[in-house]
Amino acid sequence: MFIKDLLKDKVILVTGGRSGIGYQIARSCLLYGAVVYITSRKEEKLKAAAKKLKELGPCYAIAGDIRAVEQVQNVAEHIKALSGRLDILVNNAGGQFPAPAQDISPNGWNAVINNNLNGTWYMTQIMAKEFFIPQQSGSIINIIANMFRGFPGMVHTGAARAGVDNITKTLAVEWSRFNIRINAIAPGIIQSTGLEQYPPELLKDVSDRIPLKRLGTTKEVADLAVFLMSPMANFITGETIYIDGGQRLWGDVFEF
Ligand SMILES: CCCCCCCCC/C=C/C(=O)SCCNC(=O)CCNC(=O)[C@H](O)C(C)(C)COP(=O)(O)OP(=O)(O)OC[C@H]1O[C@@H](n2cnc3c(N)ncnc32)[C@H](O)[C@@H]1OP(=O)(O)O
Ligand SMILES: NC(=O)C1=CN([C@@H]2O[C@H](COP(=O)(O)OP(=O)(O)OC[C@H]3O[C@@H](n4cnc5c(N)ncnc54)[C@H](OP(=O)(O)O)[C@@H]3O)[C@@H](O)[C@H]2O)C=CC1
Repeated sequence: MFIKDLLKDKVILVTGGRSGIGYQIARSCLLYGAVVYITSRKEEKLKAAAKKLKELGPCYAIAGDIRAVEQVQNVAEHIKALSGRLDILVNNAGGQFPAPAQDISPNGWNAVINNNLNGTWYMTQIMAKEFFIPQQSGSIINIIANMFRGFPGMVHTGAARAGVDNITKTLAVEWSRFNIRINAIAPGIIQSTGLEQYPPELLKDVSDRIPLKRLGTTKEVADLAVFLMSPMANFITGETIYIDGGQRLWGDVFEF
């Protein structure tokens, strides 16, 4: 799709890189010549993913929970020791559960805000302080979600992702002085491992309610991520790109 050496020798960290969209982004980065680090909580599964990805190029697994500051710091230390630099951070780790707003417990709310807003923030600030600001260069891509018309059925993640959307705009301005670009990708419904978390009845006939009449693929999201991190997007910052087959604009997707 793109030229072979597009990301040659770039050092890239993909959070949640052991599965689904994150795995595909890691895979694409390797195919375009990058050195890739993946991180996630479940160490065995993470190591297994890295072993498979290593067939394509240099890939390292560092286990950690993005919600724990000291574990994020540990990821940074490992990258520093092994590569000495980081060029690109993909904040992909995240997730939530469907629930009517009135039923979400304080713990449930906090779990989702911690995962998607706080975890992304810790990762972003620590990697910027450890690498991007001293290097005076860096690129950050936040994978959020389609919350263009709110997120009925998942109010907690809608709020968290809107927070990350706003962080994206703010840092694009504040950190432009450090030559850091930051953008977000807002996927609609993507055929990936993440969908296994949802009861099939919630996803029944969902394609009919998307203008392009299908779900997206992890490859389509990865291609967009590669574009945004590449020099082709050097003048793009503070932007959120929706990749949703038009779902944000039309159709009642969620029963609630
Ligand atoms: C309508 C739209 C359709 C739409 C269908 C299509 C939508 C597609 C768009 C999006 C797709 C994706 O994002 S796909 C990606 C999906 N991937 C993931 O979600 C993986 C990561 N997710 C997670 O790790 C978890 O879901 C998450 C809750 C965030 C973090 O888990 P934790 O281990 O921290 O949480 P726990 O300690 O287990 O629980 C903390 C609290 O959360 C509550 N909790 C946890 N899971 C719960 C659940 N399934 N239902 C109720 N409550 C739950 C618990 O009861 C606890 O509250 P108390 O009981 O009060 O203590
Ligand atoms: N698939 C879809 O339709 C959509 C997905 N998204 C978002 O895209 C991203 C990827 O989703 P997808 O690949 O589908 O789902 P997956 O569930 O396959 O991926 C989520 C990944 O994030 C990791 N992760 C979750 N929480 C943490 C944490 N606290 N610390 C570190 N790693 C964590 C998981 O690994 P581990 O369990 O080992 O920690 C896993 O690898 C998520 O943020 C998701 O919410 C957004 C819109 C639509």
